[in-house]
This record gives sequence, structure tokens and C-alpha cells, in this order.
Amino acid sequence: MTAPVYERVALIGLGLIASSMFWAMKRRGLAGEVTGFARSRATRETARRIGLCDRVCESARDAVEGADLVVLCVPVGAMGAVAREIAPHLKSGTTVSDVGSVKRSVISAVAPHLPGGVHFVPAHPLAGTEHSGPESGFAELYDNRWCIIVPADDATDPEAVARLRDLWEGMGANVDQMDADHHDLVLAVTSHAPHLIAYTMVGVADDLRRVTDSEVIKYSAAGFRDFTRIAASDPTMWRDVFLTNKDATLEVLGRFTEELFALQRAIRTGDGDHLFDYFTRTRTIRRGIIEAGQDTDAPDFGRGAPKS
Ligand SMILES: NC(=O)C1=CN([C@@H]2O[C@H](COP(=O)(O)OP(=O)(O)OC[C@H]3O[C@@H](n4cnc5c(N)ncnc54)[C@H](O)[C@@H]3O)[C@@H](O)[C@H]2O)C=CC1
Ligand SMILES: O=C(O)C(=O)Cc1ccc(O)cc1
Repeated sequence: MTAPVYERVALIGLGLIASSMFWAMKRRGLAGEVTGFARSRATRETARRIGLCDRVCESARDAVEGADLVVLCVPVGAMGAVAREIAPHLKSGTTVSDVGSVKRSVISAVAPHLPGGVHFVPAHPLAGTEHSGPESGFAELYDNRWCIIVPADDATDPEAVARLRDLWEGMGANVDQMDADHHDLVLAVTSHAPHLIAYTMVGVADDLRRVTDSEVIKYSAAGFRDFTRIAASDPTMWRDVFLTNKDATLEVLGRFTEELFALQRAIRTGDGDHLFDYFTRTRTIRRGIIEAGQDTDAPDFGRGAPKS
């Protein structure tokens, strides 16, 4: 057990990410009391039944009252509305953070609502699964994964940043810091575009089912199974990710399409050298990741550098 990093933490939105935070905080005694709120009554009832949060409140206002840290764990498109609702009830000196997969749009949507005296320290744990809801969380989700802290501006109180860093490290994560635009571009390459490609591939296979009958499922190889896992991710969350990280995702998809066309052309023209060289280059990238110790064949990404 460690000393609590925060006496009072409020989690708004009680799905995979918030529930994993709760169990991870409890595992190491990182928070005195954790309150929670979710919009749906059914989610609040489930949370109470499984002991998720020390106190599940009937309003966001009650949950944040007196909190030292408030973490917004709702879909990216809902962050602004939640910030507006809680803003008048935050005490001075509170830190507001979030866990959204996109940072620039969350900063733009949340920051204008927060009163002076409240520290805004956005963050993004690079850890998740295709499951959602209060029952999908587990204490180990963040172990040895990256969490990226993205201070809203240069004037952010360094002590507030350091404290949030302590919390994420206590929950098992390795913490890095980045600016919002860089974060959104990196994530468009490593997470957002790959998710869209998985959604597309599963959609294509489903279209072809008319031709292949149930063989798509029967003979699906490991690669395709990974696609189906990713394509089972929450539709609301991913709709919001693409709508709010529009520019970076479109930039990456533009480059992806160009490369795909070049590979398509190589196949059509029988240009084996092009295919061989391309696959040799990509194999080197994969080997580099393994040598850096950033992959252990885990199904999800975001494994942080091993703790020394
Ligand atoms: N699922 C993943 O793998 C990861 C998700 N994230 C980010 O974390 C955030 C939460 O994602 P998950 O926990 O996976 O979602 P989830 O779907 O499991 O949970 C979301 C929760 O927010 C609640 N909610 C939705 N709108 C609300 C509102 N307006 N007011 C109050 N509660 C509301 C829902 O009822 C639900 O309890 C998202 O912003 C997502 O981008 C970040 C890293 C990984
Ligand atoms: O399950 C997977 O493969 C993921 O990619 C998890 C994930 C999804 C969204 C994020 O913003 C961060 C991590």
C-alpha cells in the first residue's frame, strides 16, 4: 500500500477505462474515496452491484463535489457537455483530467468551461480492449502500458501534472508527455487508422459472405480474427474518435491509400521486386519493435517500456 495520491477522486462515465482505474487505484490505495457517476441508471445500478466506486452518485454534480481529482471517462464527443455541467461545482485547486483517445478536440471542448483555479491536465492511457461497460474493467489493464499526459497549455501547474503522473504510475503505467497535435497524429497512425482498416476489412468479409458462405468465419486465420476483435469495439466511442480526429486520420488514410494503390499496381503488373522490398522493409520495423521490448504478442497495443 502507498499513501493516497488524492483524497477524493470522482470518475464520470463508468465504463472499461473508469472501472479499470477504480480497481487499479484500490489495488495500491492510491485514492481515499472514489465517487462515480454514469448517465444511465442501469450502469449506476450495475456499478453498485459489483462494488465499483465507494459511492455511486445520482448526479455528476454530487460526484464531483469536494473532489481533488475529477476524471472524465466518457466518449470524446460527450466531454464538453459533461465539463459544462460539472464546472460550477468544482472546488478551487481541483484537477480535472480525462482519458479520451483524442486530445486537441477534448481540450477545445473542455477548457473554456473550467473556472480559474481548476487545473486541467488531459491524459490518454494507451490501453484498452474491445469490451466496454462497468463490468469489463480490471486492475491490471494499465500495467506496463503507456499513459500520455497532454498538458492543456504551457501555463499548466507543474505540481498538478506531477501528481497525475504519480497516480498513473501507481496504477502501473509508464508516463510520457506530448503536445496535443503531436499526440493526435501519432494516435491516428498507431490506433485510429488501424481501427478503421479493421472495421473495413470485416465489413468487406461480411459483404463477401454471400460468395463464401460461412467460410469466412470457419477458416479465419489469426490476422483476420484480430481484425474481428478490433471491429467489435464500441461504436459510439469510435464514431467520436473519427469525428474529432478528422484531419490527422484523413492525412494518414490518404497516405495509406497511395501505398495500397502502389501495392495493387505491383500485384497487377507482376512487380515482385516492389512487393518483396516493401515486405522486407515492414519486417524490419516489426523486428525493431520487438528488440525495443515493446511487444510481447499482447492483443492490444500501448505496452510501455519495461520498468527498470
Ligand atoms: N476502450 C478503450 O480501449 C479505450 C478508451 N479510451 C477513451 O476512454 C473513454 C471511455 O471509454 P470506455 O471506458 O471504453 O467507454 P465505455 O463505453 O466502456 O464507457 C463509457 C461510459 O460513459 C458513460 N457516458 C456516456 N455519455 C455520458 C454522459 N454524457 N454523461 C455521463 N456518462 C456518460 C456511459 O454510460 C459509460 O458508462 C473514451 O473517451 C475513449 O476514447 C481510452 C483508451 C482506451
Ligand atoms: O484493443 C485494442 O487493440 C486497442 O487498440 C485499445 C485502445 C483503444 C483506444 C485507445 O485510445 C487506446 C487503446
